[in-house]
Amino acid sequence: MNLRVGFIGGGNMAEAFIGTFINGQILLPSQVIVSDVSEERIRYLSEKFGVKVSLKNIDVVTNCDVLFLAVKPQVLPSVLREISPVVSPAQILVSMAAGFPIRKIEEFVGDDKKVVRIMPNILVKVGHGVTAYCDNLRLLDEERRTVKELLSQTGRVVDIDEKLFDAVTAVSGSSPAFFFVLIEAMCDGAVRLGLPRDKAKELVVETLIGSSIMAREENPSLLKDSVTSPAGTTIEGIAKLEEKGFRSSLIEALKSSFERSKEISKLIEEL
Ligand SMILES: NC(=O)C1=CN([C@@H]2O[C@H](COP(=O)(O)OP(=O)(O)OC[C@H]3O[C@@H](n4cnc5c(N)ncnc54)[C@H](O)[C@@H]3O)[C@@H](O)[C@H]2O)C=CC1
Ligand SMILES: O=C(O)[C@@H]1CCC=N1
Repeated sequence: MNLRVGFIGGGNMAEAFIGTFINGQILLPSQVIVSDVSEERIRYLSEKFGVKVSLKNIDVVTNCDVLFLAVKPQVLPSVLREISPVVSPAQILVSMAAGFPIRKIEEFVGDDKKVVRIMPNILVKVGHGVTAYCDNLRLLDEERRTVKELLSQTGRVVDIDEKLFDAVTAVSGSSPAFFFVLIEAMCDGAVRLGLPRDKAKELVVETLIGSSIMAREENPSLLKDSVTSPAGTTIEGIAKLEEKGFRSSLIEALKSSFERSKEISKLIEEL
């Protein structure tokens, strides 16, 4: 793609996006510039991907068409304050900060600027991410298409009303961590039953991948029924999951992540 792409913040998410863009040959290293306050991070990203790096956020802003804001929400206000004098109305700002509304970004940089809000997840690192998308309607159709095309190189892009972003943050932003905990716990369970850890991991992960592929097309309740033989082994496991509150734990976990996202939004609103 014929774009210059910048990242302010070179942490986990920036690395996930940059890796997919460079390794997938969507962008050349010379098309990407990253800034971070950590010298160690920018040295690492420069060595790993050959991208341009700087300790100065302004260098990124003045050298890109699409600017990803990839710092923590608590850091974003000071970054926006710093860059607002040099942000141009021609540039597209893409914020991935949890709980940080578009309107608040506009307060810092001006409502004439093109602002996109996304909620991706760490799975963009392997090209299987899912990214919720909304923008402030300042983008031309062609620009919107370009940003979505870029994002879709990292997985799916789903249009979501900004009102639902706190929910999305829980459902797909945070949830990879829940699945990683699930995998870890199932591996422990398998080791307890005598399986070597490497075999346990292979069996658990492949089962989860296959289950996800089936659930993409079919109703998960019916799929569960299809595994559950009368008086068989599966129903015993499911009964134990119910006894231990597995289902309600997951429902409550999503609610807690959602509430925290709302709490962050409230703190940001009060700035
Ligand atoms: N980690 C995840 O799975 C997801 C994170 N997000 C959002 O993405 C954003 C980034 O998250 P992570 O990459 O996980 O965080 P991170 O902590 O790994 O990366 C943030 C980077 O920003 C740098 N930084 C701090 N202050 C700075 C400043 N003033 N100027 C430039 N760089 C500065 C830090 O040194 C760090 O390398 C957050 O807003 C988070 O809400 C969204 C979806 C998923
Ligand atoms: O934990 C967090 O705040 C970020 C947002 C979604 C995933 N990680």
